[in-house]
Amino acid sequence: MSDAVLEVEALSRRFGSVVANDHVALRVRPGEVVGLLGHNGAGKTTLVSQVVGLLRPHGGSIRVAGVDVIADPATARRCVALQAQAQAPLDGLTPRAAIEIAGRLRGMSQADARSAARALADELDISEWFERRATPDGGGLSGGVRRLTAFAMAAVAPVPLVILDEPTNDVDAARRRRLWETVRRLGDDGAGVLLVTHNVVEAERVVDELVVLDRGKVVAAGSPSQLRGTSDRDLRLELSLHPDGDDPSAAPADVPIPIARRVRVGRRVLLTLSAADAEAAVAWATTLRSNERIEGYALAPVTLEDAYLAATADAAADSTATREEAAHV
Ligand SMILES: Nc1ncnc2c1ncn2[C@@H]1O[C@H](COP(=O)(O)OP(=O)(O)OP(=O)(O)O)[C@@H](O)[C@H]1O
Repeated sequence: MSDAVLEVEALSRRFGSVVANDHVALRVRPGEVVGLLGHNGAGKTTLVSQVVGLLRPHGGSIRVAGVDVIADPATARRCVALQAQAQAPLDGLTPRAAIEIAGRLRGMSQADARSAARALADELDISEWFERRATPDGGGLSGGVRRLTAFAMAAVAPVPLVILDEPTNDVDAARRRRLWETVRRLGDDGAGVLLVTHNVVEAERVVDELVVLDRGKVVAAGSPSQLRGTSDRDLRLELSLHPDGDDPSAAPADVPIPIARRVRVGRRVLLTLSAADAEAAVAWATTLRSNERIEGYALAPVTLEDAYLAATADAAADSTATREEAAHV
């Protein structure tokens, strides 16, 4: 029998003619942080809603800690802590009260809930607002502090599976870093974590595995290094185009170096090349800039973002034209 805390197989869900999840498979084991990445509308929240029993699948299966979610949603839900994408309703509560109540609802003693809430407030650096009440007009607590409080509510008690849907929305850079460290700690303490995010660059630091969704389908899955899929010696040349400017790399014959992968995202063009060609690449990009064909350029090691954008661009290309023309704008 599988030891996974979450096992999703062939999961399918439609909304009218929109196929929001199309035979999705993924697995989260204890101690593992799995990132679920995808553009807006890729089907991430639809998947989460089915895992927590808020939406009934049209096909496939979901098991949480071995329990069939479709047959027994109430039992399955007790094994999951969810931080939803929408802001948690905190009106009238202080962060302390909200986090303690979440712990008590999960069976913690008053004393344990209190000390766990205190420890999380310190860990996330929100102690300053710990005793401040959220007001119904959205006042009292900022959006970021509300988001961090909701995260602490999901993280306060040990559960087999923690699901975080865009936990860093509205959170400042310093506290985002703290939040990611806490996500990693939850995994290291033994929980399985499913982390839904758009933030590929930050997620790369904490996830063990990644699943990329595009238009309801899994288009890539694996560890960050498997997904990067390029040699450590590969580099990324990023060209910043002028507004409405031509893309000088659009025709391969115009590019003086071999390009392993080319992805366009709006006014950014990401070219993957060998480190051996770095000098020639910089010379070419410098000329392009001098001739005002591009606004600027940067040369850096390949990151997971390149692989993510390539995977989603590939999926777009499959349904439109050739890969060379794939462009997310
Ligand atoms: N209740 C609904 N009724 C109709 N269509 C829906 C509903 N919920 C989701 N969809 C559609 O299903 C698709 C997947 O939406 P979903 O919210 O799961 O994407 P997402 O990856 O979570 O996006 P985001 O990153 O913007 O939150 C989209 O095309 C969306 O418009």
